[in-house]
Amino acid sequence: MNVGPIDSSKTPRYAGIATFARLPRIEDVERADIAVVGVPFDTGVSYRPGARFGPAHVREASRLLRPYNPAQDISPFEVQQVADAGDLVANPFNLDEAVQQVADGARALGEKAGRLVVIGGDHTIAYPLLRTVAEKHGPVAVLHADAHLDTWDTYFGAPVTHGTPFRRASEDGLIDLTASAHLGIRGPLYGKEDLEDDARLGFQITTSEFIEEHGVPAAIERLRARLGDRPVYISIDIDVLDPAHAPGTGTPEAGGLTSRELLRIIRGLSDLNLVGADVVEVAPAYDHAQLTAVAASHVVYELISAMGRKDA
Ligand SMILES: N=C(N)NCCCC(=O)O
Ligand SMILES: [Zn+2]
Ligand SMILES: [Zn+2]
Repeated sequence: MNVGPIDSSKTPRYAGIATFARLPRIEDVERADIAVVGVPFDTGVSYRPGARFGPAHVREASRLLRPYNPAQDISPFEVQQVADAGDLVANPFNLDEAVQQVADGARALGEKAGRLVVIGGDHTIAYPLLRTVAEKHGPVAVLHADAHLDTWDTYFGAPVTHGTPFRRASEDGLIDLTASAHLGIRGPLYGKEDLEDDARLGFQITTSEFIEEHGVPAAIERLRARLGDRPVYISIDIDVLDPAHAPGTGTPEAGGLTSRELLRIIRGLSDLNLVGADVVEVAPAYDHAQLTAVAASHVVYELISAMGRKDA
């Protein structure tokens, strides 16, 4: 029998220390199929700081989640053991060391839990996370939901930043160049060559405008055709959502997805082989009324539900 969340009809959901969705801590269960883990780190940002406070903010907003997900007809915490593994330590004063710590921490946690769902933190952390995923599965198909390409080369000469994780991952052979995709891309770039570089680095783009033009089912179909039956890693930058849905983030861009669209797209991929995921770039200082954190907590819940469905 899997240990589920604290029953909110017996203990008020606003009581007690916040774990994700009021789930048990990993220390309190014998084994875990999925570990939810935070990476409070934002040394890689190019604009507004504060995503280091993302994990705590998302956990706090996740108190309202309930155990049955009707949209996927699943009780995600019943069919699999999900536990909160707390936060990985990442040195805020040394980016290279932080990247190493995230890789080491994720690798060690991966021995205890089959799959990780990581709450960021800025998008830099996707790079070490992909490293550990590729060690296990080989080059993975990456579904990257974001307003931004994050395949840029350097900022101020620095190669490891939140605008560059997927370029580094591609160069290191961590991703399947024939099966990776961006979702929700929009907004100004530095130049047209950004798109040429991006294609060379292995990504197909489904823009935010594509969804407006052709609808969610067409977007799901396009993504499924690209990702195929390979191991899929999903990296979701919360700024893929329109700032109206997710104001609490570091580099907001107008014209984004609604939370409804993003949740539906995740549901449409639930039978794929999802090997891990992250939800990053929640910066609470710019949030209002937990809007961004509620959206992020539902995205995490939908990802965990999708992972449970494949197993079920
Ligand atoms: N990964 C995020 N959220 N943003 C990247 C933006 C990089 C830039 O300032 O051009
Ligand atoms: Zn972004
Ligand atoms: Zn990003």
